[in-house]
Amino acid sequence: MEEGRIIEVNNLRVSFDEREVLKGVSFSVNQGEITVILGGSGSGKSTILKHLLGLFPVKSDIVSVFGSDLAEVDEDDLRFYKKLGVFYQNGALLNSLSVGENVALPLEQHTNLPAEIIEDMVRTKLNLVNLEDAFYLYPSQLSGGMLKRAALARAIIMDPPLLFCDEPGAGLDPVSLAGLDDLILKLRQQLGMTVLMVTHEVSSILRIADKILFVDNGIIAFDGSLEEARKSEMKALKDFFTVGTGGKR
Ligand SMILES: Nc1ncnc2c1ncn2[C@@H]1O[C@H](COP(=O)(O)OP(=O)(O)OP(=O)(O)O)[C@@H](O)[C@H]1O
Repeated sequence: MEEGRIIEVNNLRVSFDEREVLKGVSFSVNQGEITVILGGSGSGKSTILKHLLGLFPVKSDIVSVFGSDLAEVDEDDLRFYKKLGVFYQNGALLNSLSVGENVALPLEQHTNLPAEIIEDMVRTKLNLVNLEDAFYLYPSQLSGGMLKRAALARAIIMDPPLLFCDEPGAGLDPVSLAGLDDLILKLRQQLGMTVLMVTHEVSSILRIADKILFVDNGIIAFDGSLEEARKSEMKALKDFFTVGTGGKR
């Protein structure tokens, strides 16, 4: 594995009910970069993420994360999975727990840290996502944008060096969306996180993406920098940016 590469995917093929959804997907993700996976509905973006997270079995030599072949990683290998943060669009918090308790949950489940240390860590993360006053509030008392930020705090409570996001901004108004983008940029800058994100939000992509992977017809049809993606003449990709920006690329 080349230095600085956090993820390497080599010819990943996936079929569901004999329908081939991924027909040989290959790409890599570099340390400290924000990589966005783009593609039409049903093109297989979430399927790629799920295979990187070990939610489906993969054969040897196909997916490597932090230099480990995922086929060889035990599903209960906490030392490995602790390095992966996951932030889903429906990453709902538990309504019966306060925000502080929700964010503390992974620490309580996976560590033996004393309660005061856990509270300190939770407050630090709530601070980072600008929710320092929400510690005792319940999810039903938060706005959509605040809920997302609380879910983000929970996703990063174990300080994962790699964060997966599946449509994190879905359903947010443009101002809250921009706020979430700023936060993701801050996490990269302050914690050096590497981010792999699926999103349809062109405004977000223009603000935060370093690299674009465009999934089409079961393969990575485009792999390049944001600048290259914006200039690309590939019709499907061009349409994506043109429609998403109301005609201006
Ligand atoms: N567990 C599964 N069993 C059967 N089919 C599945 C399963 N997961 C995904 N699929 C199918 O695989 C294809 C890709 O799905 P996937 O969710 O990866 O697409 P996507 O690009 O993330 O779509 P969207 O943008 O709409 O969320 C779809 O046709 C979907 O129906």
